[in-house]
Amino acid sequence: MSISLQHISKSFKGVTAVKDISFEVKEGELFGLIGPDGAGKTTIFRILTTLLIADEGTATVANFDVIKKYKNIRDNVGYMPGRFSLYQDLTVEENLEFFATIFGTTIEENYDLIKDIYIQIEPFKNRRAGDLSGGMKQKLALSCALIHKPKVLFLDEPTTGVDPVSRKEFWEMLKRLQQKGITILVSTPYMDEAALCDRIALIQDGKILQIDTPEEIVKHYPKNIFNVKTDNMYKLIESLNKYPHNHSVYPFGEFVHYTDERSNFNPKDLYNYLENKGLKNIVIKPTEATIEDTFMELAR
Ligand SMILES: Nc1ncnc2c1ncn2[C@@H]1O[C@H](COP(=O)(O)OP(=O)(O)OP(=O)(O)O)[C@@H](O)[C@H]1O
Repeated sequence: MSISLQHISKSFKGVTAVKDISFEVKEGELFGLIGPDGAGKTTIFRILTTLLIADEGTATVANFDVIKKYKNIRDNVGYMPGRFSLYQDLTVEENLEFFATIFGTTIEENYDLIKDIYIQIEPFKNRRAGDLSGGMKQKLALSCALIHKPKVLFLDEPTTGVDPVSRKEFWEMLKRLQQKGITILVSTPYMDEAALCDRIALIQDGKILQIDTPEEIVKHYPKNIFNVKTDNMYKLIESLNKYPHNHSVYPFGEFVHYTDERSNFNPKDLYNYLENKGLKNIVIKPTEATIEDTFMELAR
Protein backbone atom coordinates (compact mmCIF):
# COMPACT_ATOMS: atom_id res chain seq x y z
CA MET A 1 0.00 0.00 0.00
CA SER A 2 1.21 3.44 -0.82
CA ILE A 3 -1.03 5.26 1.65
CA SER A 4 -2.89 3.74 4.57
CA LEU A 5 -5.04 5.40 7.22
CA GLN A 6 -6.55 3.40 10.06
CA HIS A 7 -9.17 4.97 12.32
CA ILE A 8 -7.78 8.49 12.06
CA SER A 9 -9.56 11.20 14.09
CA LYS A 10 -8.67 14.83 14.64
CA SER A 11 -10.48 17.64 16.47
CA PHE A 12 -9.66 21.30 16.91
CA LYS A 13 -10.92 22.81 20.17
CA GLY A 14 -14.07 20.71 20.17
CA VAL A 15 -14.60 20.91 16.37
CA THR A 16 -14.29 17.44 14.85
CA ALA A 17 -12.41 17.80 11.56
CA VAL A 18 -12.11 14.07 10.76
CA LYS A 19 -13.69 11.15 12.57
CA ASP A 20 -12.57 7.52 12.37
CA ILE A 21 -11.31 7.70 8.79
CA SER A 22 -9.81 4.55 7.26
CA PHE A 23 -8.81 4.00 3.65
CA GLU A 24 -5.93 2.72 1.57
CA VAL A 25 -4.41 3.89 -1.69
CA LYS A 26 -2.56 1.36 -3.81
CA GLU A 27 0.78 2.03 -5.42
CA GLY A 28 0.36 3.91 -8.68
CA GLU A 29 -3.29 4.68 -8.01
CA LEU A 30 -4.99 8.02 -8.68
CA PHE A 31 -7.29 8.36 -5.69
CA GLY A 32 -9.73 11.24 -5.14
CA LEU A 33 -11.08 12.73 -1.92
CA ILE A 34 -14.36 14.26 -2.96
CA GLY A 35 -16.31 16.53 -0.65
CA PRO A 36 -17.50 20.07 0.00
CA ASP A 37 -15.66 22.83 1.89
CA GLY A 38 -15.04 21.88 5.51
CA ALA A 39 -15.40 18.12 4.86
CA GLY A 40 -11.96 17.45 6.35
CA LYS A 41 -9.90 17.01 3.19
CA THR A 42 -7.11 19.43 4.13
CA THR A 43 -6.84 17.90 7.61
CA ILE A 44 -6.26 14.47 6.04
CA PHE A 45 -3.57 15.91 3.75
CA ARG A 46 -1.83 17.65 6.64
CA ILE A 47 -1.79 14.44 8.69
CA LEU A 48 -0.41 12.40 5.79
CA THR A 49 2.27 14.97 4.96
CA THR A 50 3.35 14.98 8.64
CA LEU A 51 2.38 18.62 9.26
CA LEU A 52 -0.33 17.71 11.78
CA ILE A 53 -0.57 14.92 14.35
CA ALA A 54 -3.81 12.94 14.55
CA ASP A 55 -5.54 12.52 17.93
CA GLU A 56 -6.26 8.87 17.22
CA GLY A 57 -5.38 6.22 14.67
CA THR A 58 -2.34 5.36 12.59
CA ALA A 59 -1.23 6.22 9.08
CA THR A 60 1.60 5.28 6.74
CA VAL A 61 2.80 6.82 3.48
CA ALA A 62 5.16 4.84 1.21
CA ASN A 63 5.25 2.34 4.10
CA PHE A 64 6.64 4.93 6.54
CA ASP A 65 4.73 5.71 9.72
CA VAL A 66 3.65 9.38 9.79
CA ILE A 67 4.92 9.85 13.35
CA LYS A 68 7.97 7.60 13.68
CA LYS A 69 9.31 8.05 10.16
CA TYR A 70 8.17 11.56 9.34
CA LYS A 71 11.55 12.55 7.89
CA ASN A 72 11.45 9.70 5.35
CA ILE A 73 7.97 10.78 4.35
CA ARG A 74 9.07 14.36 3.76
CA ASP A 75 11.79 13.12 1.37
CA ASN A 76 9.39 10.92 -0.53
CA VAL A 77 6.26 12.99 -1.01
CA GLY A 78 5.29 16.09 -2.95
CA TYR A 79 2.57 18.33 -1.53
CA MET A 80 0.65 21.00 -3.35
CA PRO A 81 -1.46 22.67 -0.67
CA GLY A 82 -4.79 24.23 -1.57
CA ARG A 83 -3.77 27.72 -0.62
CA PHE A 84 -0.84 28.99 -2.40
CA SER A 85 2.56 27.43 -1.72
CA LEU A 86 4.68 29.64 -3.97
CA TYR A 87 6.84 32.60 -3.06
CA GLN A 88 4.99 35.39 -4.82
CA ASP A 89 8.02 37.72 -4.97
CA LEU A 90 10.33 35.14 -6.51
CA THR A 91 10.27 34.50 -10.25
CA VAL A 92 9.05 31.26 -11.78
CA GLU A 93 12.59 29.96 -12.11
CA GLU A 94 13.62 31.11 -8.63
CA ASN A 95 10.67 29.30 -7.06
CA LEU A 96 11.62 26.08 -8.78
CA GLU A 97 15.29 26.49 -7.87
CA PHE A 98 14.31 27.14 -4.27
CA PHE A 99 12.29 23.92 -3.99
CA ALA A 100 15.04 21.95 -5.77
CA THR A 101 17.67 23.31 -3.37
CA ILE A 102 15.78 22.47 -0.18
CA PHE A 103 15.51 18.88 -1.40
CA GLY A 104 19.19 18.81 -2.32
CA THR A 105 18.63 18.46 -6.04
CA THR A 106 18.68 20.59 -9.18
CA ILE A 107 16.19 21.47 -11.90
CA GLU A 108 18.45 19.80 -14.51
CA GLU A 109 18.57 16.52 -12.58
CA ASN A 110 14.80 16.11 -12.59
CA TYR A 111 13.87 18.07 -15.68
CA ASP A 112 12.45 14.97 -17.40
CA LEU A 113 9.68 14.55 -14.84
CA ILE A 114 8.49 18.14 -14.92
CA LYS A 115 9.27 18.89 -18.58
CA ASP A 116 5.71 18.48 -19.93
CA ILE A 117 4.37 20.85 -17.32
CA TYR A 118 7.23 23.28 -16.94
CA ILE A 119 7.64 23.82 -20.69
CA GLN A 120 4.30 25.63 -20.68
CA ILE A 121 5.46 28.23 -18.16
CA GLU A 122 9.13 28.38 -19.14
CA PRO A 123 8.56 31.35 -21.49
CA PHE A 124 7.59 33.28 -18.34
CA LYS A 125 10.48 32.04 -16.21
CA ASN A 126 11.55 35.58 -15.29
CA ARG A 127 8.08 36.66 -14.23
CA ARG A 128 7.23 36.96 -10.52
CA ALA A 129 4.99 34.10 -9.38
CA GLY A 130 2.55 36.68 -7.99
CA ASP A 131 1.98 38.01 -11.51
CA LEU A 132 1.05 34.65 -13.08
CA SER A 133 -2.49 33.63 -14.04
CA GLY A 134 -4.28 31.01 -11.91
CA GLY A 135 -3.58 28.19 -14.37
CA MET A 136 0.10 29.11 -14.65
CA LYS A 137 0.52 29.33 -10.87
CA GLN A 138 -0.99 25.88 -10.61
CA LYS A 139 1.50 24.49 -13.16
CA LEU A 140 4.40 26.09 -11.30
CA ALA A 141 3.16 24.75 -7.94
CA LEU A 142 2.89 21.27 -9.43
CA SER A 143 6.41 21.54 -10.90
CA CYS A 144 7.70 22.58 -7.46
CA ALA A 145 5.91 19.66 -5.79
CA LEU A 146 7.52 17.26 -8.28
CA ILE A 147 11.07 18.61 -8.40
CA HIS A 148 12.48 15.97 -6.03
CA LYS A 149 10.84 12.98 -7.83
CA PRO A 150 8.36 12.07 -5.08
CA LYS A 151 6.86 8.58 -4.87
CA VAL A 152 3.56 9.99 -3.64
CA LEU A 153 1.96 13.26 -4.68
CA PHE A 154 -0.63 15.06 -2.54
CA LEU A 155 -2.73 17.66 -4.33
CA ASP A 156 -5.25 19.59 -2.24
CA GLU A 157 -7.91 21.13 -4.48
CA PRO A 158 -5.44 21.80 -7.31
CA THR A 159 -8.12 22.99 -9.74
CA THR A 160 -10.15 25.28 -7.49
CA GLY A 161 -10.45 28.66 -9.19
CA VAL A 162 -8.94 27.40 -12.44
CA ASP A 163 -10.76 27.76 -15.78
CA PRO A 164 -12.33 24.66 -17.40
CA VAL A 165 -9.69 24.33 -20.16
CA SER A 166 -6.81 24.48 -17.67
CA ARG A 167 -8.67 22.03 -15.42
CA LYS A 168 -8.90 19.54 -18.27
CA GLU A 169 -5.20 19.98 -19.11
CA PHE A 170 -4.33 19.54 -15.45
CA TRP A 171 -6.09 16.20 -15.23
CA GLU A 172 -4.34 15.04 -18.40
CA MET A 173 -1.05 15.93 -16.71
CA LEU A 174 -2.02 13.89 -13.65
CA LYS A 175 -2.74 10.86 -15.82
CA ARG A 176 0.73 11.18 -17.39
CA LEU A 177 2.36 11.43 -13.95
CA GLN A 178 0.45 8.36 -12.86
CA GLN A 179 1.86 6.48 -15.86
CA LYS A 180 5.31 7.32 -14.54
CA GLY A 181 4.47 5.32 -11.41
CA ILE A 182 3.62 8.16 -9.02
CA THR A 183 0.80 7.51 -6.55
CA ILE A 184 -1.55 10.49 -6.43
CA LEU A 185 -4.02 11.54 -3.73
CA VAL A 186 -6.04 14.49 -5.00
CA SER A 187 -8.95 16.35 -3.46
CA THR A 188 -11.63 18.27 -5.28
CA PRO A 189 -15.01 19.79 -4.61
CA TYR A 190 -15.87 19.31 -8.33
CA MET A 191 -17.91 16.15 -8.74
CA ASP A 192 -17.21 15.94 -12.50
CA GLU A 193 -13.51 15.48 -11.71
CA ALA A 194 -14.28 12.50 -9.50
CA ALA A 195 -14.99 10.40 -12.59
CA LEU A 196 -11.35 10.87 -13.68
CA CYS A 197 -9.96 9.06 -10.60
CA ASP A 198 -9.34 5.30 -10.30
CA ARG A 199 -11.15 5.24 -6.96
CA ILE A 200 -12.75 7.92 -4.83
CA ALA A 201 -13.80 8.48 -1.25
CA LEU A 202 -16.88 10.65 -0.82
CA ILE A 203 -16.38 12.63 2.35
CA GLN A 204 -18.60 14.93 4.39
CA ASP A 205 -18.39 16.35 7.92
CA GLY A 206 -15.16 14.46 8.55
CA LYS A 207 -16.65 11.07 7.70
CA ILE A 208 -16.36 8.82 4.67
CA LEU A 209 -19.71 8.17 3.02
CA GLN A 210 -18.46 5.66 0.44
CA ILE A 211 -15.26 4.41 -1.20
CA ASP A 212 -15.22 2.74 -4.60
CA THR A 213 -14.51 3.26 -8.29
CA PRO A 214 -16.58 6.10 -9.79
CA GLU A 215 -18.41 3.52 -11.96
CA GLU A 216 -19.42 1.36 -8.98
CA ILE A 217 -20.47 4.38 -6.94
CA VAL A 218 -23.02 5.53 -9.50
CA LYS A 219 -24.16 1.96 -10.18
CA HIS A 220 -25.41 1.70 -6.61
CA TYR A 221 -27.60 4.76 -6.83
CA PRO A 222 -30.84 3.43 -5.34
CA LYS A 223 -33.50 5.31 -7.36
CA ASN A 224 -34.72 5.93 -10.89
CA ILE A 225 -33.69 9.42 -11.78
CA PHE A 226 -35.38 11.82 -14.24
CA ASN A 227 -34.31 14.92 -16.12
CA VAL A 228 -37.11 17.46 -15.91
CA LYS A 229 -37.28 20.71 -17.88
CA THR A 230 -39.99 23.32 -18.54
CA ASP A 231 -40.26 26.90 -19.78
CA ASN A 232 -39.67 28.27 -16.26
CA MET A 233 -36.85 26.82 -14.14
CA TYR A 234 -37.64 28.76 -10.96
CA LYS A 235 -41.32 27.80 -10.99
CA LEU A 236 -40.41 24.21 -11.88
CA ILE A 237 -38.16 23.81 -8.81
CA GLU A 238 -40.79 25.44 -6.60
CA SER A 239 -43.52 23.13 -7.95
CA LEU A 240 -41.38 19.99 -7.64
CA ASN A 241 -40.50 20.87 -4.06
CA LYS A 242 -44.22 21.14 -3.29
CA TYR A 243 -45.06 17.86 -5.06
CA PRO A 244 -46.01 15.53 -2.19
CA HIS A 245 -44.28 12.46 -3.66
CA ASN A 246 -40.85 13.93 -4.31
CA HIS A 247 -37.81 12.17 -2.87
CA SER A 248 -35.18 14.60 -4.19
CA VAL A 249 -35.08 17.70 -6.39
CA TYR A 250 -31.71 19.11 -7.52
CA PRO A 251 -30.98 21.63 -10.29
CA PHE A 252 -28.54 20.06 -12.73
CA GLY A 253 -27.47 22.26 -15.65
CA GLU A 254 -30.48 22.98 -17.85
CA PHE A 255 -32.49 20.23 -16.09
CA VAL A 256 -33.72 19.39 -12.62
CA HIS A 257 -32.79 15.91 -11.39
CA TYR A 258 -35.91 14.43 -9.86
CA THR A 259 -36.55 11.21 -7.94
CA ASP A 260 -39.89 10.04 -6.62
CA GLU A 261 -40.51 8.20 -3.38
CA ARG A 262 -42.97 5.76 -4.98
CA SER A 263 -41.69 2.53 -6.50
CA ASN A 264 -44.51 2.56 -9.09
CA PHE A 265 -43.92 6.18 -10.13
CA ASN A 266 -45.52 7.07 -13.45
CA PRO A 267 -43.95 10.19 -15.06
CA LYS A 268 -47.35 10.98 -16.59
CA ASP A 269 -48.70 11.87 -13.10
CA LEU A 270 -45.90 14.38 -12.63
CA TYR A 271 -46.49 15.72 -16.14
CA ASN A 272 -50.16 16.38 -15.33
CA TYR A 273 -49.25 18.00 -12.02
CA LEU A 274 -46.76 20.37 -13.67
CA GLU A 275 -49.24 21.18 -16.44
CA ASN A 276 -51.85 22.08 -13.81
CA LYS A 277 -49.30 24.44 -12.28
CA GLY A 278 -49.28 26.32 -15.59
CA LEU A 279 -45.85 25.14 -16.75
CA LYS A 280 -45.22 24.71 -20.48
CA ASN A 281 -42.83 22.74 -22.75
CA ILE A 282 -42.58 20.04 -20.10
CA VAL A 283 -39.92 17.37 -20.64
CA ILE A 284 -39.55 14.39 -18.27
CA LYS A 285 -37.09 11.71 -19.31
CA PRO A 286 -35.10 9.04 -17.49
CA THR A 287 -31.40 9.71 -17.01
CA GLU A 288 -28.34 8.11 -15.40
CA ALA A 289 -27.25 9.07 -11.90
CA THR A 290 -23.99 11.00 -11.60
CA ILE A 291 -21.51 11.06 -8.74
CA GLU A 292 -23.09 14.31 -7.61
CA ASP A 293 -26.51 12.60 -7.36
CA THR A 294 -24.96 9.79 -5.34
CA PHE A 295 -23.21 12.23 -3.06
CA MET A 296 -26.42 14.17 -2.44
CA GLU A 297 -28.30 10.95 -1.72
CA LEU A 298 -25.66 9.66 0.72
CA ALA A 299 -25.38 13.06 2.40
CA ARG A 300 -29.13 13.33 3.06
N1 LIG B 1 -6.44 24.68 12.69
C1 LIG B 1 -7.76 24.60 12.86
N2 LIG B 1 -8.37 25.14 13.92
C2 LIG B 1 -9.71 25.03 14.10
N3 LIG B 1 -10.54 24.37 13.26
C3 LIG B 1 -10.01 23.81 12.17
C4 LIG B 1 -8.58 23.89 11.90
N4 LIG B 1 -8.35 23.22 10.74
C5 LIG B 1 -9.54 22.77 10.31
N5 LIG B 1 -10.53 23.11 11.15
C6 LIG B 1 -11.98 22.75 11.02
O1 LIG B 1 -12.06 21.38 10.69
C7 LIG B 1 -13.05 21.16 9.69
C8 LIG B 1 -12.44 20.48 8.48
O2 LIG B 1 -11.56 21.40 7.85
P1 LIG B 1 -10.66 21.05 6.57
O3 LIG B 1 -9.88 22.28 6.23
O4 LIG B 1 -9.92 19.80 6.81
O5 LIG B 1 -11.78 20.80 5.45
P2 LIG B 1 -11.66 20.80 3.87
O6 LIG B 1 -12.49 19.68 3.38
O7 LIG B 1 -10.24 20.83 3.45
O8 LIG B 1 -12.35 22.15 3.46
P3 LIG B 1 -11.73 23.47 2.82
O9 LIG B 1 -11.72 23.23 1.38
O10 LIG B 1 -12.72 24.52 3.25
O11 LIG B 1 -10.37 23.65 3.45
C9 LIG B 1 -13.67 22.51 9.41
O12 LIG B 1 -14.82 22.63 10.20
C10 LIG B 1 -12.61 23.48 9.86
O13 LIG B 1 -13.17 24.70 10.25
